Amino acid sequence: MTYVLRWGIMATGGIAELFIRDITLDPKSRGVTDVDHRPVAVASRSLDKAQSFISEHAPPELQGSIKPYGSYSELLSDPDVDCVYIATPASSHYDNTLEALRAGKNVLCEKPFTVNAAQAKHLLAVAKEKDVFLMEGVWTRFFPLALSFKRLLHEEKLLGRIHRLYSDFSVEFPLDPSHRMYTSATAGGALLDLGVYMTVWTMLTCYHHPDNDRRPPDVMKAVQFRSPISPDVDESTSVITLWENPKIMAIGTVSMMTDSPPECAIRVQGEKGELIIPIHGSRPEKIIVRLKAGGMGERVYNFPIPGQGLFWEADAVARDIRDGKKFDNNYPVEESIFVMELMDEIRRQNSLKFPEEIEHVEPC
Ligand SMILES: NC(=O)C1=CN([C@@H]2O[C@H](COP(=O)(O)OP(=O)(O)OC[C@H]3O[C@@H](n4cnc5c(N)ncnc54)[C@H](OP(=O)(O)O)[C@@H]3O)[C@@H](O)[C@H]2O)C=CC1
Ligand SMILES: O=C1OC[C@@H](O)[C@H](O)[C@H]1O
Repeated sequence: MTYVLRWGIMATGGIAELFIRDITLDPKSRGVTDVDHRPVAVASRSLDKAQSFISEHAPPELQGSIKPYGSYSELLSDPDVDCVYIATPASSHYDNTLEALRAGKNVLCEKPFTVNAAQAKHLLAVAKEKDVFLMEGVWTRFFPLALSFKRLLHEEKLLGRIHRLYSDFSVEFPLDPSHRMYTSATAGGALLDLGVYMTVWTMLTCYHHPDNDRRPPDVMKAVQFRSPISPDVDESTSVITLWENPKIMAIGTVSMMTDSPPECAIRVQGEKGELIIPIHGSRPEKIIVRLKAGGMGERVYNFPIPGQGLFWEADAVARDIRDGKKFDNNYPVEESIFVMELMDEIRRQNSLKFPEEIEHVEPC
C-alpha cells in the first residue's frame, strides 16, 4: 500500500514553488510506488501570498484541499500536517524549526540547516526530546547520482586510491544589495548558501571514505573575499582540507561572482584515472569516468531527473516517517552538525560574523 505524507509548506519563495511542483508529480514517473505526497497547507507571512501561491503552483485538482495560512504559527497548529517543509531564508531556519519541533511536528528544513553549529546541536536535542523526525534538505544527497558516486569510489574503487578532489559550486548573482545573498541579516554570502553543495562531494569522497570512517579533516585552511557591495558577507570562499588517512587533498570553492565551469564542476583524481561531474553541482545528471591507459577508456553514466529532483529527498522523508524513524540514515542530523562546524571554522579563520540576533541559541 502507498503511504501518503501530508505536508505543510512554510514560506512561499522560489524553492517552495519548486518543492510543491515536485512533490505533486506522479511518483510512478520516477519509479516509486511505496510513498506519495500531499500538500495540505501553505503558510506565508501574508494570507494573500499563501492564497496566490496555491492558485499559481499547486495542481488544479488539489487547490481546494490545501489550506492557506497568513502566519507560520497557524500552520504548526494544524493537526492535518504530518511534516513541515521549512523554506525560509537561512537566518530563520533555527527559529522556525525550533517552533515546529516544539509544536510536535516532523521537520524537513532547507539548507543551510542553521547559521552555526550550536543552533544545529540544539535542534537535534529538541527533536530527540520531542521524539519527532528532523532532517536538513540537502536534496543532492538523495539523487541516484550521488548514491552511485559513492558506490563507484568506495565499493567498486574504480579510481583505486583517491589522491585529490576539486569541488566547485558557484552561481553568478546579480549585484543587488537587497537580495538575501547580499544581506548579512538573512545569513547571505557564498559560504553558507552555496558551500553546502561544495561540501556534499567532500563528504562523500573524504568523510565517508572507508579509511576515514567519518572523522573530521586533519587540516583545514580557508580564505575569503568579502562582497564589495556588502562587506559583511563573503563573495567567494576557497577551502583546502587534508584527510591524512586516506591521504586526500580536497579543494573546495564557491563564488557568487562567477558560475561553475560547466564541463567540470567536480573532479576526483585517483591512481587509476579520474571521475568528473559536469554542469552545475546541485543538480548533476552525468558522471564521466576516464581511466588511464590499460583501463576501460571513458565511461559515461547518465542519471536523468524526471522533474526538479526535490522529490527524492521528500520520498526519503516519507519512508522514514512511515517507518517511525526520527533521523535519516543517508543524511543524519549529525552530518548537518558536522557541516555547520566546518562553516563555523571557516568563518572563524576569516573573522566573518553574522548579527547576534541570527547567531543566538536558546537555553536548553
Ligand atoms: N534546495 C535548493 O535547491 C534550494 C534551496 N534554497 C534554500 O531555500 C531557502 C529559501 O530560499 P529561496 O526560496 O530562494 O528564497 P526566497 O527569498 O525566494 O524566499 C524565501 C521566503 O521566505 C519567507 N521569509 C520569511 N522571513 C523572511 C525574511 N526575513 N526575508 C525574506 N523572506 C522571508 C518569504 O515567504 P513568505 O513571504 O511567504 O513568508 C519568502 O518568500 C534558503 O535557505 C536557500 O538556501 C534556495 C534555492 C534552491
Ligand atoms: O540551493 C541553492 O541552489 C541554487 C542557488 O542558485 C541558490 O542560491 C541556492 O540556495
